[in-house]
Amino acid sequence: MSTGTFVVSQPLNYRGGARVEPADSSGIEKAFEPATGRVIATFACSGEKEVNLAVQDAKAAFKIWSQKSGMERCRILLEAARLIRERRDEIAKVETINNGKSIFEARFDIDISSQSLEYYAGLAASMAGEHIQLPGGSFGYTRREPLGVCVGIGAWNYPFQIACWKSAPALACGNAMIFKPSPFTPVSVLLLAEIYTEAGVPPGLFNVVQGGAATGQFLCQHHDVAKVSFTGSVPTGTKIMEMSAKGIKPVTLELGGKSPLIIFSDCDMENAVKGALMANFLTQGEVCCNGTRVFVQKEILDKFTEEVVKQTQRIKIGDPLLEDTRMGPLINRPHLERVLGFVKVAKQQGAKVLCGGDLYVPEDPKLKDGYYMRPCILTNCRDDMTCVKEEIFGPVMSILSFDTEAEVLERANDTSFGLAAGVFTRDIQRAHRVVAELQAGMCFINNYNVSPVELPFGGYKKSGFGRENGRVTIEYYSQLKTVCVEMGDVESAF
Ligand SMILES: NC(=O)c1ccc[n+]([C@@H]2O[C@H](COP(=O)([O-])OP(=O)(O)OC[C@H]3O[C@@H](n4cnc5c(N)ncnc54)[C@H](O)[C@@H]3O)[C@@H](O)[C@H]2O)c1
Ligand SMILES: O=CCc1c[nH]c2ccc(O)cc12
Repeated sequence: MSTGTFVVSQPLNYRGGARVEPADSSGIEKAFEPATGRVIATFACSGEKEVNLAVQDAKAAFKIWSQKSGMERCRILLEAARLIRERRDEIAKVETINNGKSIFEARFDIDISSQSLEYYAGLAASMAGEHIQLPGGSFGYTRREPLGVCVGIGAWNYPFQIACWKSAPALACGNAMIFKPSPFTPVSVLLLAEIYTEAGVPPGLFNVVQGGAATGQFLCQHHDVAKVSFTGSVPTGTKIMEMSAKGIKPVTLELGGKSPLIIFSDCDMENAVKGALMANFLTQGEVCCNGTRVFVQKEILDKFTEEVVKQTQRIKIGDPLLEDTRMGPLINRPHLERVLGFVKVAKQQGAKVLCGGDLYVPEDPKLKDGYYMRPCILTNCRDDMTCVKEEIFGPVMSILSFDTEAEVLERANDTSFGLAAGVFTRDIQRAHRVVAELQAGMCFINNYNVSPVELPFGGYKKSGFGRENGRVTIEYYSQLKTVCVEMGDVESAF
C-alpha cells in the first residue's frame, strides 16, 4: 500500500459476523485520502431499517455472550488482541491513508489498541460482586451484570483506537456493541470487526453501521439500546445527552477541550519543549486533550519560545506513509480552511505568528491536492483572544506568559472545558499542589499526551463525563444487581 493507490470496494457495514451492504440508506457519503484529496470509498449511510437489523443481531449475540464466564470472554479478547498485533502494519497503513496521521504515529495507536483489549480481557476474568453478612445468618450479594446492546459513536482523529477504547470494556463486561465511526474515517473499524469474528465472538456481537448525524440519531433513539458512549464535539454531545435523557439511558461523553500547559521557570527546559510539541502536534494537532494554551513563566519565556519555534520548524511534513514524516495532512479541506481561519483571526486580534500557520504544498506532485499546513506558533496572545478560548483542533499553539502560580491557576481554569492539563516543574510539591487545583480530568506532570490504557481518561465541566481506560470504565459498561437473601422467617408488618 502506498499513498495514492488504496481504494475500498467491499461493503463498509458489518452485521451478523460479515460485511454487508445496508438494507436501506439515509444518504451517500464519500471518504477521502487526506494526503492526496482522492476518494477512497463511496458508501451508503444506514437508515432506520439497517439500524433495526443491527440491533436485532446484537440482541441475539448478547444472549450468548452474556452467559459466558469472564474467563471465556477473556480468552477471546486476548486472541483478538493477538490478531491486532499480527495485522499491526496493515491496520496502521489503513489508518494513515484514511486519517492522514503519520505511519510512525499510527503504529503507536494500533499498539495502544491491542493493549486496551489485553487490559480489559484481564479484567473480564476478575469481575466480581460483594458478599455482605446481615443479622440472623441472612446475607446479601451483588452481581455485576452487563447492560445489553451498547452504541459507540466515534470521532475521526483516532478511528481504530476509539473503537477499541469503547468495545474492549463493553465486550469484557458481557455487552454487545454497535459502532458508528465518523463518516470521514469509515474504513479501519471493519478490520476490528473482522478480528473480533476471527477471535471467536458470536456473530452480531460487534456490528458496524456507517453514516452521519441521521444514522447516529436512529441508534441513540432505539428503545433496545441500553447505553451510548460518544466521542466528539460539545454541540453533538449535547444532542446525544438530550436523546439519552428521553430514553433514560446512561451515556459517556468524551468531548472537546482547550487545555492549559503550564511551564514554570524551574522546569527541565529540554523536556518542557518536547512536552509542548507532544501537547500540540500529534495527529496534526487534531487531539481532544491537546495543551494548546501554553503558559510560560516570564523568566524563561524568550528562551522557551526560541527553542519551541526551532523544533517546530524541524517537523517533517509530507506523505504520511513515509517513515520519516512526522506530520501529515489535516482531515479534510473544510477543516484545513477552518484552522487557517483561526490563524487569520488570531493575527487580526494582535497575535504574532512566529512560524507556520500557512498552507504547505509538498514537492511530490501526487500530494498537491492534499490538506497540508505548517504547524503554527502564536505569541503576543491574550486570554480573551479566539485562538486562546476556542478549540482549534489543528496544529496551532498559543503561547501566553505569566508571573505567579496563583495567577496562572486562575487563568488556566478560566474555561468551560476541563479535559486535560499539564505542568512542567522540578519542584515536586508545587507540581502536586498545582494539579490538585487544576479543573481537568486528565493531568500530566512533566510530560504530555501519553495515554496508558491503565489510566482513566475523561473530562470535567463541558469536556464530558464518564471515563475511558482504566479499571473504573467497567462501572460505565455494567450495572449492579443486589440480591437480599432471607435465612429465617418473614417478619411481617401486617
Ligand atoms: N474527549 C475525547 O476523548 C475526544 C476524542 C476525540 C475527539 N474529541 C472531540 O471531537 C471533536 C472532533 O470530532 P468530530 O468532528 O468527529 O465531532 P462531531 O461531534 O462532529 O462528530 C462525532 C460523531 O458524532 C456523529 N454525529 C454527529 N451528529 C450526530 C447526532 N445528531 N446524533 C448522533 N451522532 C451524531 C458523527 O457522525 C461522528 O461519528 C472535537 O471537539 C474533539 O475535541 C474528543
Ligand atoms: O483525542 C483524544 C485523545 C485521547 C488520548 N487518550 C485518550 C484516552 C481515551 C479517549 O477517549 C481519548 C483519548
